[in-house]
Amino acid sequence: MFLYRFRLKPLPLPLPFHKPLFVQITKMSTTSTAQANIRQWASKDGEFRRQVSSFRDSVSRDPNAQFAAEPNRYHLYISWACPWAHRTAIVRQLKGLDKIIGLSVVDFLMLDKGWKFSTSEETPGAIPDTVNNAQYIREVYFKANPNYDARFTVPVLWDKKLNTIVNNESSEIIRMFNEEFNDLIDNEEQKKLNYYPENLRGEIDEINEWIYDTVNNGVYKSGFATTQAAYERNVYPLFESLDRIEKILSTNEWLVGGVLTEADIRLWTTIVRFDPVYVGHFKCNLKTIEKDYPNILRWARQLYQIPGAASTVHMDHIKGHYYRSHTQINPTGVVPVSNGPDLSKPIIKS
Ligand SMILES: N[C@@H](CCC(=O)N[C@@H](CS)C(=O)NCC(=O)O)C(=O)O
Repeated sequence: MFLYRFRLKPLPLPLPFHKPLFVQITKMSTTSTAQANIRQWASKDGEFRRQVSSFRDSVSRDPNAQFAAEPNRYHLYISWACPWAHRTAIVRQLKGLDKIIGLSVVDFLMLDKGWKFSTSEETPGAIPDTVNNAQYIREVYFKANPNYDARFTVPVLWDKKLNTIVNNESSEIIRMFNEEFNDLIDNEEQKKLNYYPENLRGEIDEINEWIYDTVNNGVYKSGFATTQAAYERNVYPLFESLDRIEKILSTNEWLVGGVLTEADIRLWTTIVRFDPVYVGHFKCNLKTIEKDYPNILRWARQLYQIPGAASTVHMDHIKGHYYRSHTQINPTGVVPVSNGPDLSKPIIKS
């Protein structure tokens, strides 16, 4: 099937690639590259490689900036299931930005057309798209760039004024939320919260790097591997890193500088999913958080029990997504019963 769509010729410069130079009309298949491969995770060699995010602009506290921080100008699209989107949801919540940045939450089921919007009656916890009235997240991407031909991922930060995507990279969205909206936050405590303090930036960047590669993405590289070699290449380094983190947390309350930073937040969304999903579904089963990592467990409870954090954990979406969307890994769609360790339990310091 074919349809006619405005096809934008991108600038020769890589960024920001969504700003068109001129417009031409072309005939194109409804099955674009991204669409055809939407549920194929591993490359031909059996390795999963995460794509680089495309929209990389930034909201700024400078009132004259293209994307100036303004109340109710920006809208965040997330999935409660996704660990990357979860980072943005928790920082939005802890900084009190829920009052000035709107939220849409996709259905946890991600099938051939990608992330879909549902009503809260259809799927409790889902929040439809009242900004663009999209049925699928792909429509939001095409509205920002009709020529978009990459994966339709969450999170997405949308600008209601310029009608475009500002950014779809979680690590950058959380930095914007951390700093750029501070002038609009009334609550003094929340305004002061700083998860990327200047004096700890070097240490945070360093720990983020190996945790991203071997843990946050390590679980995916293990779970989406389609060869034994690719799986083993990734699963051992994952547990080496968890052992290293356990050691750090045996003498430190938080990962860096004795305070809660973005390094903790970025790791935490993976740890919350570890026992209930990654141990079984992604075959990351050398150890579990509950039985083998008492300090990581204590730390996970510590963050969960910060007011506002627990409201961002939706285990029905998390388990429902992985076990029912990845049908090549779990063809029956049966969802295991355990939610992992109870993070609301009192903290035991070992
Ligand atoms: N680098 C991105 C990754 C986001 C990402 O991969 N999100 C996944 C959900 S966990 C997604 O939307 N995948 C849909 C797809 O790849 O088609 C970020 O950190 O924001």
